[in-house]
Amino acid sequence: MRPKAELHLHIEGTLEPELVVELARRNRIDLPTYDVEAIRSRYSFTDLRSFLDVYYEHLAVLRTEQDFYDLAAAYLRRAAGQGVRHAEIFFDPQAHLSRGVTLETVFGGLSAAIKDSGASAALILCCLRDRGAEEAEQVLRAALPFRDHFIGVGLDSAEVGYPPSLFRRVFDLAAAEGLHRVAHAGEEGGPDYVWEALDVLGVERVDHGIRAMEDPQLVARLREERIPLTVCPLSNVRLRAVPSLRDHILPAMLDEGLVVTVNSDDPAYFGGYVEDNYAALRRELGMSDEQLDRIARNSFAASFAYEG
Ligand SMILES: Nc1ncnc2[nH]cnc12
Ligand SMILES: [Zn+2]
Repeated sequence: MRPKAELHLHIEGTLEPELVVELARRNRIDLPTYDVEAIRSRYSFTDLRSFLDVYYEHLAVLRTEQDFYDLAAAYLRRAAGQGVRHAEIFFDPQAHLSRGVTLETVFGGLSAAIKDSGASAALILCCLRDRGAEEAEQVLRAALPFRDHFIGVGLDSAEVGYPPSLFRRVFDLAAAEGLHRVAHAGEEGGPDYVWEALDVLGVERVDHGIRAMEDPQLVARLREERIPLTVCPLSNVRLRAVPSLRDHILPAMLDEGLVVTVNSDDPAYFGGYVEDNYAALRRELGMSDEQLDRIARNSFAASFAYEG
């Protein structure tokens, strides 16, 4: 299996149904069902929003430092089995703070799991764009005492209607703190969102970015500046950003000379971890070893913190 880095992975999106049930029992939290197959049967999504509703609902089971530890430890074990040599891991602090879970709990559990695993991994704090810029800035300021626990700031959650430019101040603050900057853009939003992420937020990587392909000038900019795109093929199919894997624009992105990487996004929900995404590209799109090797090399080149 080819060694790779994973650069677009929401730790909350690795919460497998089995762990939902285990943590619900441990924390005495009521679930509509404790049957893992019944939980999995809900994973049929029509768009990003329909997925996020289930994703946020399941977070209710994450309460203690041990819960966050177990979540991250399980991901890091699985990732190692998928050839991941380095991971840059998103987490959504607002989704926990709003439930009364503290930053100490979240950072404590995630950071301890990374340390104990011995894996090369780092955290990226994501702001929930649909909660607005003011709350995003508050959470970043609240996280600054934990500055040693994370390497960057990202932007996720419902995209359309929440353009990157709303978050200029948050990203200026991140830059002043020496944090890396990334943002989801061009997943459901158009190329204008990708332009704003570059021009207004100063992002160093674009998460998803598939709709950038609709704008040749933007493609030229991404190519010339060698801005990596963290593409998530199985996610795009499950959230109906593309009709099927066979229709995915990823091979055309590579042909355009873009720095494309392949990632799993929310693997517990989308039917596969990162190597499963590589395997699906080979199977469904007939991508060659040479193309997949290039993508894997890109993943290390695009990482912020790989010490190979
Ligand atoms: N694919 C995705 N897009 C936006 N926000 C997310 N949060 C978790 N997964 C996401
Ligand atoms: Zn994502």
